[in-house]
Amino acid sequence: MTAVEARDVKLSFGETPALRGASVAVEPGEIVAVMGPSGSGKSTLLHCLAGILVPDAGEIHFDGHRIDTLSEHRRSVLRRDRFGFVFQSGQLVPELTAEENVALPLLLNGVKRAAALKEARPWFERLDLAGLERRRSGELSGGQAQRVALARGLVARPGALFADEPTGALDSLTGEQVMDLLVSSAREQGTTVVLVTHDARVAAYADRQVIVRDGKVNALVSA
Ligand SMILES: Nc1ncnc2c1ncn2[C@@H]1O[C@H](COP(=O)(O)OP(=O)(O)OP(=O)(O)O)[C@@H](O)[C@H]1O
Repeated sequence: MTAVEARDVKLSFGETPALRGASVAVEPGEIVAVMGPSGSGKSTLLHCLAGILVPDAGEIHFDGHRIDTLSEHRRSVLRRDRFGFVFQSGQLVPELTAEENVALPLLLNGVKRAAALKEARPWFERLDLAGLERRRSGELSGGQAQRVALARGLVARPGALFADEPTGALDSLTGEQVMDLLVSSAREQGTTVVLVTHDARVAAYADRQVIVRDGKVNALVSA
């Protein structure tokens, strides 16, 4: 059984076709990089796989279940309970401390504050962020903030982590450090990862790369 799968997915924004029959199947625990030119449909595919967008045609499956036919409410519960997300930058809640940001998915899942913070704390050691627990996002470097976002994406041990250009705002060395930590943490807990990037060095961290062109996944390259 695949962990995350799109079958012949089509989606248009008004007159603009973003996906024209995109199919991709990701195995449990696999790390797949989605590459391709600007505007080819990478983010749209990621949003469909993550149950954020609903395709006009085709199917999305997670863990053996079709998810594109679920109600908006059930998809949002699925996203909250089973998925983690990391975006390009600026996605931390600025009013919260770093440790509160990491704990957020647990708090949203109903874990009590003290227990959630206790689970959040080991991530600071693991991601080389020790000592920064009480800082707010404005007091973190780009690389630190992105590692906090990564911890937040993984803290609830999601079945799948969806990352859209997670290193896009970082210099290449910092980006590689974030990727190193993303890959090792995801492997440690067996999280399936779908990662959109246009950077070949970032994609090289994945087990497999797929290329989106003109709204189709039309090339497979072994990493
Ligand atoms: N919310 C939207 N409304 C209208 N058109 C959209 C929207 N989102 C994406 N599109 C269009 O759909 C197509 C695919 O966009 P998408 O963002 O998926 O591409 P991408 O490969 O992720 O691009 P990039 O690498 O530049 O981020 C593009 O033509 C884009 O302009």
